[in-house]
Amino acid sequence: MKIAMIGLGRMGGNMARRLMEGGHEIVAFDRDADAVAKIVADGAEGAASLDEARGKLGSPAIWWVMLPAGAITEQTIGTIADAAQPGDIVIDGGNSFYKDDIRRAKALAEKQLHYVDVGTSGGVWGRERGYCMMIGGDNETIAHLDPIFETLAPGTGDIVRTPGRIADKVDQRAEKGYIHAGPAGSGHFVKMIHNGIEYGLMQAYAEGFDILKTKSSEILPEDERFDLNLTDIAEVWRRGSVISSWLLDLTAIALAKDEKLDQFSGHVADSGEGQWTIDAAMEEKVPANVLTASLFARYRSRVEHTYGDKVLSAMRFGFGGHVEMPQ
Ligand SMILES: O=C(CO)[C@H](O)[C@H](O)COP(=O)(O)O
Repeated sequence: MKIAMIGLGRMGGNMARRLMEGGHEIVAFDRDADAVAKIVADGAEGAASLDEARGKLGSPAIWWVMLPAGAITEQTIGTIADAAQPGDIVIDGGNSFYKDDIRRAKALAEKQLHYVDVGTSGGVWGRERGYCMMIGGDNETIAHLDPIFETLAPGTGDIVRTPGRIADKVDQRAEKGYIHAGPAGSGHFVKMIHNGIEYGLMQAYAEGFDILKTKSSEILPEDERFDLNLTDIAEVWRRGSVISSWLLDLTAIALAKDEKLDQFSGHVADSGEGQWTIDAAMEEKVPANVLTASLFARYRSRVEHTYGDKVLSAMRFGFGGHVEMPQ
């Protein structure tokens, strides 16, 4: 299929390249002309404007917007809506707030445009490993886009079928790494909760490693102090333990490089999903003790830094290439 990739940053650039490797054609647009030139060298067609991009696409055109959530995404989708033709499909693959999707889907439907929201997980590793996708939109449009999702997704790989799932009775797409969650907004809603959980898991590892590290502290009686090797502890937990996970793998990588994590200030940023998850919990009156505490721990990290904050930053750098603001 032919797809316009709008936004060629850490996510969009890699996704476009994975799509090309999977046999799709890419029309690439970014405000950064160098980013466009680089992907053109890799086989994409470049476009200097969204109007020019439309001229290089078939019908219906497929527009995949891969930009930071907020004003830039909003403005770009508005410009695409002006350049698009009836029947075109606009996909927001970033981390947008799901209520914005619901609003945009209605506004675009008035122009006979289809809107699809794709919560995309996989970070900077996705080009190689594939992207887990949580998709919202109408059935017909999602079915039309299936070859794109199939190429971006990790595929079944060597993960064995979950006991209890019966092959011909379940939606096979989930086992390939993508789901059609429901109508517009539902994809980003599921991704938002994924990120809320991510905060909680990360905080649990961060606090655990901080307690391990501080076991050598002089505030403890001398015969109760242990000088523990955190790098080896992370490593051993990766192998057969109950708490093995990709976030632990990323922690182990960071510790193996520098156990002191001097690269990180301990200031931990957030992109909004954690807060939105708590907002949803409040609206639904669902207790979310751990997720709330982990969000507040990030806020606290901006006024005083612990070693645990550095562990969080190390994981964010590992999965998303996020570089923290220096203090
Ligand atoms: O979606 C992601 C990972 O799943 C992104 O890397 C996101 O930026 C992580 O959230 P935050 O920036 O708030 O830590």
